[in-house]
Amino acid sequence: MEAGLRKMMEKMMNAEPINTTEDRPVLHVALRAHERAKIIVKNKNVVTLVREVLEKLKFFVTRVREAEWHGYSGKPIRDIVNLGIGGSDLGPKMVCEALKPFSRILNVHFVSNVDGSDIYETLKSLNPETTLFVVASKTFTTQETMANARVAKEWVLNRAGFDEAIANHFVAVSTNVEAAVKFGINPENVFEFWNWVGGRYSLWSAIGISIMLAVGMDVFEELLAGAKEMDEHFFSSPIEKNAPVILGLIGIWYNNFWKAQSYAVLPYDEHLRYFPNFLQQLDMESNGKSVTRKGDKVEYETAPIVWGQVGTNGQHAFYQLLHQGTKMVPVDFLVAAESFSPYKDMHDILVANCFAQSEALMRGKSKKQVESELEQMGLKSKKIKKLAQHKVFEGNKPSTTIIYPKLTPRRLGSLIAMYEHKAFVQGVVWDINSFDQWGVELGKVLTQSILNEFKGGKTHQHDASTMALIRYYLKHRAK
Ligand SMILES: O=P(O)(O)OC[C@H]1O[C@H](O)[C@H](O)[C@@H](O)[C@@H]1O
Repeated sequence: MEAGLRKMMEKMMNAEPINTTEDRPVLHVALRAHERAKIIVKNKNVVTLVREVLEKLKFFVTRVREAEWHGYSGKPIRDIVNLGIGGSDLGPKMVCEALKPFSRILNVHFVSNVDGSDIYETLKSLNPETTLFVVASKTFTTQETMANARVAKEWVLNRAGFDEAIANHFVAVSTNVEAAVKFGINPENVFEFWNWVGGRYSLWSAIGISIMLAVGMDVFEELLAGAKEMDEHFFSSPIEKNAPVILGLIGIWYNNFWKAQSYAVLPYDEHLRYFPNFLQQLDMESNGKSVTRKGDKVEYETAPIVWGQVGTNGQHAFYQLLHQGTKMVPVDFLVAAESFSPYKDMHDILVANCFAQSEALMRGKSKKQVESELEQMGLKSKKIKKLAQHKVFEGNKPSTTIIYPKLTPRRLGSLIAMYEHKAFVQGVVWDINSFDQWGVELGKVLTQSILNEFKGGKTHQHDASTMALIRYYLKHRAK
């Protein structure tokens, strides 16, 4: 293809630094590659490194799940709290929810926000003696995660009364082992991954530890196997039969040729309730760029705004706009032929709703149809004239329905990998670097300087509006 997709795929697999602004290869595929596969980075086969960490994780996860790992007072662990944000939260949280039918033994919680209410409300119902914290951070410098980790550490220490208790209650996942150890975590309990794994592509690495703890290693391996199947399909299928390529091109068609500003992901699958949130980071952080790989300003649209929520809930909230609003919103529907719930009749209702929506979007309802319906209802012609136009559905609104037999761990792995590769395909066609995220940096820097001012530090030059906000806050914050 003209955009050089095959060439970029080869570059990815050859571990070339396709994340050029950070000079890093992009190798999330290595995390689920066959154990005998070879992907060489700096003279090392990274697949071997991946397997070594997986073995270490297996040992740890099994000990916790089989109650051989004890809290400081000798009690087994009951609750896991994942402290992480962005890629260190969204993927694991989405998968844990999706694999709830396979989840046993431990309760897994996620705390991400630097709003103290998040951790406060989570800890309320937990017992420090039986709670294990996973500090998940690629960089181990992320403000939100570090703030939550400090609170959690104090919470455990306050109850335990001795520093060594930390070793029983904290593990870390990071590429920055040094920082994790400095935080006080036993080096044996730091699980490594590497800077060739992007945060939003990292659920397959040790960042997936909360998934492993929730469902066990066998189920996690199934998830990896599903992703590997999709990788094989993506790298070997012809373009016209290649699911991620087709999805990517459909997206480009609506985004660039029909000028759709957003794109909705609507899973008719309660287990995928966090899938839209996960895809927001995957697509918008990967492809929300406005310069080409070479650094020139792009002259076309890149990533759309991704949004959505589960059906049928969304039907009663925003579908009005999908059907009759002025914006064209292409949709992905996701639906399982078989549910995990025992309520078969309800599943029929759910699926009927899903199919009905795509049909309604496509076919719409003409004014003529509306008028004849109103006539049959016995309405007077004056009333029909008044009402008809409001009941018209334009139709011809695009959607893609992805239907699968049942959301097994393997299928979930394939589904996620399919969307990962879709983002890659779109990034290649748009000629942008899908693997950096410089756009999140400015806010982080400004936060630091404002925070210093809150602490009485030097005042910086801000715009008038920011100055007024700072003054208001300092006057009204809790003393
Ligand atoms: O895993 P961490 O290093 O803590 O990073 C967490 C997240 O924060 C950053 O600001 C990035 O925008 C994300 O890509 C990343 O996933």
